[in-house]
Amino acid sequence: MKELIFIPLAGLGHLVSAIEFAKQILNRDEENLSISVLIMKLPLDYGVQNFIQSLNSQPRLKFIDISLDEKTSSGYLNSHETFLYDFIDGHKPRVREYVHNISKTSSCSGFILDMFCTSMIDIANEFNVPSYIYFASNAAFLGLCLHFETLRNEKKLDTSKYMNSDEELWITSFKNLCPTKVVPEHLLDTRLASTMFFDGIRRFKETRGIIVNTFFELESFSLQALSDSKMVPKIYPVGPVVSFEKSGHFRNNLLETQSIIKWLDDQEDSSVVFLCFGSMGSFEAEQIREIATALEHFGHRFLWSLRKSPPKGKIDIPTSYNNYEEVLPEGFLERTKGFGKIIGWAPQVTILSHPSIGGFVSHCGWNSILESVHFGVPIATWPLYAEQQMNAFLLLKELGLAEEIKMDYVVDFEGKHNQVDIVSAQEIEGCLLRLMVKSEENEVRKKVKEMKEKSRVAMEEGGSSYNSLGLLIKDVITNI
Ligand SMILES: O=c1ccn([C@@H]2O[C@H](COP(=O)(O)OP(=O)(O)O[C@H]3O[C@H](CO)[C@@H](O)[C@H](O)[C@H]3O)[C@@H](O)[C@H]2O)c(=O)[nH]1
Repeated sequence: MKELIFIPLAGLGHLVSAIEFAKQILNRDEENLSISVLIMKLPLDYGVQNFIQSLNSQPRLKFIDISLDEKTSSGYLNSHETFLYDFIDGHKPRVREYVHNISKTSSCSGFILDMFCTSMIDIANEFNVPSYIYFASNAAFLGLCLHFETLRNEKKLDTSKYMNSDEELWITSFKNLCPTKVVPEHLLDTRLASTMFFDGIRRFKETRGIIVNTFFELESFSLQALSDSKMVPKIYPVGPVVSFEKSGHFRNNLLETQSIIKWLDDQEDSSVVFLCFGSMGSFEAEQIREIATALEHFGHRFLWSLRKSPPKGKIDIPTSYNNYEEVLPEGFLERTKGFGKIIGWAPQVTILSHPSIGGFVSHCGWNSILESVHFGVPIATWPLYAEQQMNAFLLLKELGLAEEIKMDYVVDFEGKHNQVDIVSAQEIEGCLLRLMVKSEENEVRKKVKEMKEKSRVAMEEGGSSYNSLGLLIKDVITNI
């Protein structure tokens, strides 16, 4: 038995998906491989500490905590803008030590690295084992990263000229021209963190393969463009890799979850709109009031995961409200109690899989999108940070799988902008009306249903992602 080493980033959207993928490999290969997942706990909670604590090693799937002590980790966070890369690099001695130790009894068959962890390729090289990237986002975004890597590193273009511009770019992983407005800011600015990000992307080309959490039927255009480009190693679309083991339970206590399910059980099929903005999403009071006004006026059933923003300018995770009334319009809870429910952290997969859910207002994190498509729930886009604006563009303009609340909304984590967009109650309600139309005339709903079926077929024996995973395992094994 050979050991495959996973090095994920311990942010929720990355870690849960990587671990699920590790399980999928082991389900398919019962003879040759075991997996060790090396965990580097981030100093911020990011909603994952409970999840990490709930992980139990099994004979073929081990979780190895290689975290630095809290003081050292927090030191990285407080230091400067490149903290993430320094933090990851700071774990290199521990990875080296681990691989060295296992080499005494077994051998290592390769590294599967998060997109941010490419500096670990150095360690893989020291032990003469191959590296693969596990890309937790989509193929279109992969294409965008590679495009900008070429612009910046080869063509020496100053991409900061695209910041706040109305230009549209031709990028091969998109059918339409891509507005620079949906390109994440950290891909455009020329700060050190951005340079380091692209140094990491450049190293993708040194790997044996890039595993992408998508499926051919969803992103055939982008996947085809990537494989035509010959710029990258082999691409393995293996998705949707999503934990369907009701992943939300790790943050919710059972009673809360039961009460949510009970409430959903009492609603009609496809009648509830669910609002949830990922592990880091939250809004300021003014925006919350607009959402509340829209929901009240809309008058349909809603389930809203509402969490409190960290203090302005501070990068931290949203927390729970002790009392929702401190932020909602006066009397809102009373007036909407017959048709609405407000919760904190949501058991999202449980909720999306419930037949009463008819629409999902989402921040467009890629896992949320895959979960929603998998359960056939149409999305209303409200991207906040990371690559979510681009994901919204992909859903709205490239795939026709969503309705638009916003596409290029920018959240201001660092307090840099003087003014942050406020989306009005009218705009929100207008989109909800389109989203919740149930009839067959709703093109988006129809398309999402079709994609739901394709997403299932892709993972079944003989399906596109099933086959792709088979090829990957063969590559890993034959390379041993
Ligand atoms: O109240 C909540 C909020 C989130 N989740 C789960 O947490 C995960 C969130 O993942 P995702 O939707 O991808 O959002 P982020 O946590 O924001 O993910 C980060 O990682 C993703 C994958 O790279 C990117 O697409 C995102 O932009 C980036 O922010 C999903 O599985 C959700 O089901 C819950 O269960 N309950």
